[in-house]
Amino acid sequence: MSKVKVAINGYGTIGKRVADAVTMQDDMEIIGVAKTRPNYEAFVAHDKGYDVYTLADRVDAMTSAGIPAAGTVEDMISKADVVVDCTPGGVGEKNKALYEKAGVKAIWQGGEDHDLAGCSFNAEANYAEALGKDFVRVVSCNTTGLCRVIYPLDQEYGVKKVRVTLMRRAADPNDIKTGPINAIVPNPIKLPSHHGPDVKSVIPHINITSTAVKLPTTLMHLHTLNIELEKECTADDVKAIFAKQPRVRMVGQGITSTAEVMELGKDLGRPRGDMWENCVWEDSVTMYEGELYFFQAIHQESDVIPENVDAIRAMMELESDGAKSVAKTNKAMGL
Ligand SMILES: NC(=O)C1=CN([C@@H]2O[C@H](COP(=O)(O)OP(=O)(O)OC[C@H]3O[C@@H](n4cnc5c(N)ncnc54)[C@H](O)[C@@H]3O)[C@@H](O)[C@H]2O)C=CC1
Ligand SMILES: O=C(OP(=O)(O)O)[C@H](O)COP(=O)(O)O
Repeated sequence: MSKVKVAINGYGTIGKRVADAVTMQDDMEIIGVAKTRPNYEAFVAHDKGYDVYTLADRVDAMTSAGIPAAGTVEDMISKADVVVDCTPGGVGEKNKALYEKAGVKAIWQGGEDHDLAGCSFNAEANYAEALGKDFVRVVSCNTTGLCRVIYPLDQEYGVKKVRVTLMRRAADPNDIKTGPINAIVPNPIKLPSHHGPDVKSVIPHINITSTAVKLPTTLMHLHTLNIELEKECTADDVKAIFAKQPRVRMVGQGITSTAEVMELGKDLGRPRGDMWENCVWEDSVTMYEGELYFFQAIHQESDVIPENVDAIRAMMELESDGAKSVAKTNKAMGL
C-alpha cells in the first residue's frame, strides 16, 4: 500500500516535530515542508532531506540563500493527501480557502478556533469522530493534556465537575521576544480561560472550568486539577487508571519540578529532549473529602505531536480503531 502523502505548512516548534514523527511511521510520509524564511530551521529541514517550499514571492530568496526551493506552498499542497497546518495561531485560518481550492484534507492546531475545522481532536477521547473528515483541529497542548486524564476518569468513574488551574510557560525556549521575564500574569483575566471550553469541544458533556496564569519559565506547563467523580474511588484506583494510559507517565523517583521532567526527556534519549506524555506526580494523587486532586506537567512543544499523527490516520481512514492507532504511533516514536 502506498504511503499517505503529508505536507507541513509552517515549520516551527510544532511543524518540525510533526514532520519527524510522520517520518517515523510506516504508513505515511512527508512530501514537503513550507518555510517563510531561509533561517537555521530551513537549513536543517533541507539537510534532513525534506523538500522545502515557500511563499510564492520568496522562492528566489530561498534559493539564493542556499536552500533550493522545491516550489510554492500551492505546489506543495497539490502533491499532498493531507496538510498539517502549523502556522502561528490565527494564520492557519487564512489558509483554509487554499486547502479547499486544492481539495486537500487539512489539520490545524490549537491556536485556531474550533469552528474553523468543526472537529476538535484528541486521540484517546474522540478518534472515531475524525474518521474520514476533511478538516480537523488538534486541540492545544494544555487541552490535550487535560483530555488525556479527564476522559479515562470519566469512562471509569464518571466526572461530575473539573476545576483546573493552569500555570503556563510564558514562551517556548527559542522565543526571545515573549515575556514576562519577572512577573506572574493572570491570562486571561476574564474567566474562564479557553482550556475548559476547549475540553468540551472534544468531550462535550464534561462540566469543567479553568483559570490560567503565565509564569516566567519556558520549559513546561503545570496543572493543578481538582475533580469531583460520580462514583467513589481511592487514590490508588486513580493511579491504576493513569498507569494504564498510553500517553500518561507517572513520575516520582526524585522528580520534583518541570526542570527534572525535562532532564528525564533528555536522559531517555528523546528527540530534542521531548516529553510526549503527560507527567503526573504519583505522590500528588490524593482524595480529600471525596474529591480528587493531582499535579501534572505538560511539555507544550511536544505533547500534541503523536496526536497529529493519529489525526492523519483517522482522517485518511488508515485505521478505524483509535487505540490501535495510538499504539502504532507510540511504538514508531518510541513512546
Ligand atoms: N508552541 C507551542 O507550545 C504549541 C503551539 N501550538 C499551536 O501550534 C501552532 C503553531 O505554533 P508554533 O509551532 O509554536 O509556532 P512557531 O511560530 O514556532 O512556528 C510557526 C511557523 O510557521 C511559519 N509561518 C508563518 N506564517 C506562515 C505562512 N503564511 N505560511 C507558512 N508558514 C508560515 C513561521 O515562519 C514559523 O516557522 C499554533 O496554532 C499554536 O497555537 C499547539 C501546541 C503547543
Ligand atoms: O497551546 C498552547 O498553550 P494553550 O493550551 O495555553 O493555548 C501552547 O503552549 C501555545 O501557547 P501560546 O499561545 O502561549 O504560545
